[in-house]
Amino acid sequence: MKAREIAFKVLCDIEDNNNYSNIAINKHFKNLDIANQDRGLATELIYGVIENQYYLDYIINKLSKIKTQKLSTYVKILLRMGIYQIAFLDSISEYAAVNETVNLVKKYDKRSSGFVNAILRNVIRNKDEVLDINTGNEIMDIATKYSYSPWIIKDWTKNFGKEFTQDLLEANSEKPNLYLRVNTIKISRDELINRLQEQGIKASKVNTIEEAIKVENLKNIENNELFKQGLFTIQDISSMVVGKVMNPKENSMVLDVCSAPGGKTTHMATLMNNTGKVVARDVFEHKLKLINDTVNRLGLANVDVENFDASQIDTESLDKFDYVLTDVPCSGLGIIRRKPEIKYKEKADLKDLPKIQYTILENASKYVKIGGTLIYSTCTIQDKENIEVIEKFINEYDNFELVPINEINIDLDNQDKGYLKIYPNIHGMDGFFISKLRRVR
Ligand SMILES: C[S@@+](CC[C@H](N)C(=O)[O-])C[C@H]1O[C@@H](n2cnc3c(N)ncnc32)[C@H](O)[C@@H]1O
Repeated sequence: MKAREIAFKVLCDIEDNNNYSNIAINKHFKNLDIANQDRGLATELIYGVIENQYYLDYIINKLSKIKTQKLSTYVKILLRMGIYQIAFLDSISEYAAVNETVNLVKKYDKRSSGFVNAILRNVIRNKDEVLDINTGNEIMDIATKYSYSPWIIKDWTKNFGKEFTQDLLEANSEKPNLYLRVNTIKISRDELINRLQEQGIKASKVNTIEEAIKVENLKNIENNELFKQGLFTIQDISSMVVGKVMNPKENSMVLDVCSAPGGKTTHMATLMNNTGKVVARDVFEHKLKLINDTVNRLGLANVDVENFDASQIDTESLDKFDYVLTDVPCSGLGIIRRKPEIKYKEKADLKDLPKIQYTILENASKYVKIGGTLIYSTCTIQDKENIEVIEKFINEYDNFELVPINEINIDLDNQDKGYLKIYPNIHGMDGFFISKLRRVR
């Protein structure tokens, strides 16, 4: 199978099954024996089409009598792929873009080949006019250009202002850096950098976090010997900041109520130097394997993995833990660079989140010992899911106080107040919110 056909299959899987792109790519690419060049083009097509889906559909709807909602998945995906190549990929000739796409239509939906051919040729004939955006509405123009659900553009413009939103949209269109977290139980950062460089991988230190390494050309990670030996995990800097802010002492009791796939759990267990105990819970049984796999690969002996719903109270855990982490389910609007499909979430899908987040935080707070630390974090930049949840909690529970964050210098405006607001356009990291509280009585 060639690059375009692989991309087509992955995109159909994402469209029909609502899968995340990274999960679908891993699934389809796992046992695929293809040249690196084909792998590269397939990946480019998959991410390119997902990142520009609203815009590509806008063009299809300009040219087609049958609107995208009514088109079959096959035809819709192939049209998106064809137009994407014409509009964005200079390295591919327009002729190849049309012919290769039409060949795939002939294979998968023969009777639509004339229709797809006509639309793609129309794009080429009237390129400037067809690719131009003019919806007659400023918000819709921006939503189409950057491919977002319009409510997000409206919401950000209202909350952050036009200029900030523009910067954020540009930052979200950039390719994110790849970071590793060194397993300091097994190896030092300097030594791991040397070992990576011996493999021809570009690796450099990150100043903000002493166990972080930026890598540039690390491919096929799961088969990498150093990965298999448990010398590192993949984690973004913002996510590592959570562990640093928590800063758990050796031999303490830690509870992570929403822990899968285990990035922060294993970071905290490592910071504790394999002592004490981290109880790692998640509501989804099937996700516990992900945590266990990483714990075992890293050689951690201080993690207990449990299946538990954090929206329920666990009477056995009351007042038991020195540190509790609530890394709650959220809209994910801070990690669009990594999961572009988040741009298409509907407002209605997210409306119950603050309530769920508050319940999880409220329950988790009951497990903290007097003097213990409670961290609330999300990978979103929406105030409703972040500071507003914390403000409500502080108003309700006077036995908790926000604690100045001294472990790191990232958001000097707010860290004295006990929280960090991290944005891709300001800090060059995933968008996160991290708040630190202490139980005072
Ligand atoms: C943001 S992710 C956690 C990421 C994780 N802390 C890490 O660093 O790898 C949120 C997690 O909460 C879990 N979750 C959602 N609802 C939950 C609930 N009611 N109780 C416990 N876990 C829940 C999800 O399965 C998901 O794995």
